[in-house]
Amino acid sequence: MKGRVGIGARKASNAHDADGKIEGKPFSPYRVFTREEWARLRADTPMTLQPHELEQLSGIIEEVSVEEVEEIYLPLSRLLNLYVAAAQKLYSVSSEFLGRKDTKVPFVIGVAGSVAVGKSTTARILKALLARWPDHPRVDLMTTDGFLYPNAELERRGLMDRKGFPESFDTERLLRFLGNIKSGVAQVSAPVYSHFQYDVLPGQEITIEQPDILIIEGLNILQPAEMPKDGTTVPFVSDFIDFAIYIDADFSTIEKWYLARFMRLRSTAFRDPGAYFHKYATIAPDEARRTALDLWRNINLKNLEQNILPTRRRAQLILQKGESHRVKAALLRKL
Ligand SMILES: Nc1ncnc2c1ncn2[C@@H]1O[C@H](COP(=O)(O)OP(=O)(O)OP(=O)(O)O)[C@@H](O)[C@H]1O
Ligand SMILES: CC(C)(CO)[C@@H](O)C(=O)NCCC(=O)O
Repeated sequence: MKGRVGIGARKASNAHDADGKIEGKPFSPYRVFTREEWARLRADTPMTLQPHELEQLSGIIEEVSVEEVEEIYLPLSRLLNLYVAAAQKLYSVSSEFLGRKDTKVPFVIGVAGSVAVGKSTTARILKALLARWPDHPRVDLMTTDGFLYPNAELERRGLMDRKGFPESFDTERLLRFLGNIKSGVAQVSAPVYSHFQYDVLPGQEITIEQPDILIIEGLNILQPAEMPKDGTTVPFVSDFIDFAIYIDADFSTIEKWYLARFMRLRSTAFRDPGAYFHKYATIAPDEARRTALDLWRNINLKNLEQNILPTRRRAQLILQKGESHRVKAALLRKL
C-alpha cells in the first residue's frame, strides 16, 4: 500500500532505540498513516464543527493550532465516535439478550505517554471535540495523578525520587475506581493531585457521574500488573480502558518540552509563594534550568525508559509527534 509502511518492516527486532522510534518484528499489528494520509480520513465524513466553532475551540485549547485540530484531532474524534457507537450498540444487544435494563456504562479512553509529552493537552482537545457529537455529549476528563501516594507516604517508602514510577501509585485504589466506573456505579469519586502543591490534596475528590465518555490520562494506564505469587488473578488498569492512545516523541524533544514548561512556570505559577517550586522562581535562570534538567534526567526520563515506553505497543493508537508538538504519523492497531 503506497505510503503506508508496517512498523515491523524496517528492522527485524523488537528493540526500542534510544530515540524511542518504533522498531519491530517483520509482522506489525499496526497500520501506519503519514500525517497527510491521516488528515484525509477526516474528509470521508463531514464534521459537525463549523469554522467559527473551531475558532472557539482554539480559544479553549490555547497553544494548539487550528491546522493541528483539523488534520489530526478531528479524524481522531471521528474514529473514536465510531468506536463509541459500536460499543454502545454491543452493550445494548447484550443487555437485550440477558433481558436486563440498560445501565449506563461510560466508554473509557486512555491517554498514555511520558511526562510533558502532552497527555493532558491531548485529553482536553479530545474532550472538547467529542462533546460535540450528539450521541455522546457528556465527556469527563481526569488524570491518574490523584492516585499517586501523598508525599508523606512516598517519603516513608523512600520513593520521593520515583514519583510517577509504577510503585508510586496506589494501583489497587485506581483499579477499584475503574471497576466501579465500568460497573455503572452512579457516582464514583477519585482523589485529586495538585502540581502547584506537588502533592495529593487531602480531603479533596472529584466525582464522576456516569458520563458517556471518560477520558483518563496518565503515565501508568498501560502498565502491566504485578503477578501475584499465590495463583490469584489480577486485573490490569488497561482491562477497564476501551481505547488507549499513546503519545510518542523522541526523548530529546520531550526533554525540551519539559524544560520549556518548567521555565515558563517560573514566571507564572512558581511566582506564587504558596507554590511547591516557588524557590525556582527566584534563583538565576541557569540554575533553574539545571534543576529542571536534573528532575527530567533523574526521574522522568528514567521512568520513560524503564516503564512507560515499554508499554507503547499496548495502545490501540500511537501518535508520533515531532517538533512543536506537530503529529508526524499515526499508527492504528489492525488487531
Ligand atoms: N498539541 C500541542 N501543541 C502545542 N503545545 C502543546 C501541545 N501539547 C502539549 N503542549 C505543551 O507541552 C507541554 C506539556 O504538555 P502537557 O502538560 O499536556 O503534558 P502532560 O503529558 O500532560 O504532562 P504531565 O505528565 O507532566 O502532566 C505544555 O507546556 C503544553 O502547553
Ligand atoms: C506528577 C507527575 C509524576 C506526573 O504528572 C510528574 O509531573 C512529576 O512530578 N514527576 C516527578 C519529577 C518532576 O518534578 O518532574
